[in-house]
Amino acid sequence: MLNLREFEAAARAVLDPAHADYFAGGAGDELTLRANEEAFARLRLLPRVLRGGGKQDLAVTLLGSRAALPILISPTAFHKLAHPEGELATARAAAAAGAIMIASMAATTSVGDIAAAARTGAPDGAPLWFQLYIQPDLEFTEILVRRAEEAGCEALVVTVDSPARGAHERDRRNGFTDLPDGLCCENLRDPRTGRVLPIVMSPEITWWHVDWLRRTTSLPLVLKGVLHPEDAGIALRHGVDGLLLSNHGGRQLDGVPATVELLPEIVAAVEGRIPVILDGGVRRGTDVAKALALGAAAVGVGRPVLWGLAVDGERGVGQVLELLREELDHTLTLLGVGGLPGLTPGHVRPAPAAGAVPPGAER
Ligand SMILES: Cc1cc2nc3c(=O)[nH]c(=O)nc-3n(C[C@H](O)[C@H](O)[C@H](O)COP(=O)(O)O)c2cc1C
Ligand SMILES: CCCCCCC(=O)C(=O)O
Repeated sequence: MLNLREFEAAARAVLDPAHADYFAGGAGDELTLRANEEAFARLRLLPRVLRGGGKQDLAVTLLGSRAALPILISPTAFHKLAHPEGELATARAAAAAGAIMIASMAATTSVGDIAAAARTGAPDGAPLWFQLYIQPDLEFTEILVRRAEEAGCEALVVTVDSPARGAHERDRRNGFTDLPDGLCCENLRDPRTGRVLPIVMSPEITWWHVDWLRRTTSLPLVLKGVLHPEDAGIALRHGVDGLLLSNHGGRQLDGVPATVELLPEIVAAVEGRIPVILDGGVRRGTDVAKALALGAAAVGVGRPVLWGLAVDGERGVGQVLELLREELDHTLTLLGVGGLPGLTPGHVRPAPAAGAVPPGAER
């Protein structure tokens, strides 16, 4: 495979069509889903020349977690729909690549088992973060937090864009409402009863719950799904340690802007006090470079990891990460940048609007 697009096509060819649609789909008319990729395509890169440089160091430290590359695995549900080894294969590949994996609360493998697999991928330890939907049952939410802590997760990623589930018409059309027999969200097993609970996406969750979580754990808290710059400011006042700027890959409110369009405003709102990670539509090393140039500390990828997993399990995920790493390295060299800190907003320009005539070329 030469690029992530080829993985996307190959994944669709091997997946059950309803599962391929679950992975691919967005909410409503999928405007935001498409916008994420289109917005990257509308940005141009502007290289500098004759700057020297050498081998690129792509390592980053995010909230104390050391990673070999500024590309995280964003949390996605149900990896066992893509491959029988599911999240275990993803975790081994992430660890081998030195990438931070954010395990989904809706994983088909428990966070403890995912952490153990990550250790086999990198015996010195591989950074694992845990994604959480705050449940109205706070006692159960605390059980989830303790499980993540005991597994050795180094940060909690709290998804706040889901006061209700997005409307996924592809799933309704396909009648995809439940996991196949034998699969479940292992993290949702309730030790009080032994039952697996459903995930509740509740409109009653507020900033009070973020404060409660802040008091409940000493792990760094990253809010995922803040889109409004004023909410970024509020997050700072509530002691949040980082933001994952995300529109859930276009799967929640359709019609919201592409994440890379919002990035400059969100970066300005946090004034360098906390890192901003971006996900949504990252498909090329050039996309990673654009986001980093505009102030992101790192990016996340969701669907591409599922494509790699579907195509070839652990090896496929490893290849997806390696393609992005190689492309980013090559992009930095061609940009005349000697390392990640050398990327600046000056390396990015908006593409001219369709049909626009360059200044001075009017007749
Ligand atoms: C199939 C699928 C499942 C997802 N599951 C979760 C989840 O469990 N929790 C969460 O916070 N985000 C979830 N997301 C959103 C991703 O974390 C991420 O924001 C999005 O996929 C990024 O866009 P990309 O797929 O274009 O890279 C999911 C996305 C997809 C495609
Ligand atoms: C009822 C289970 C919901 C899992 C959430 C997965 C998710 O966020 C997605 O976008 O799909």
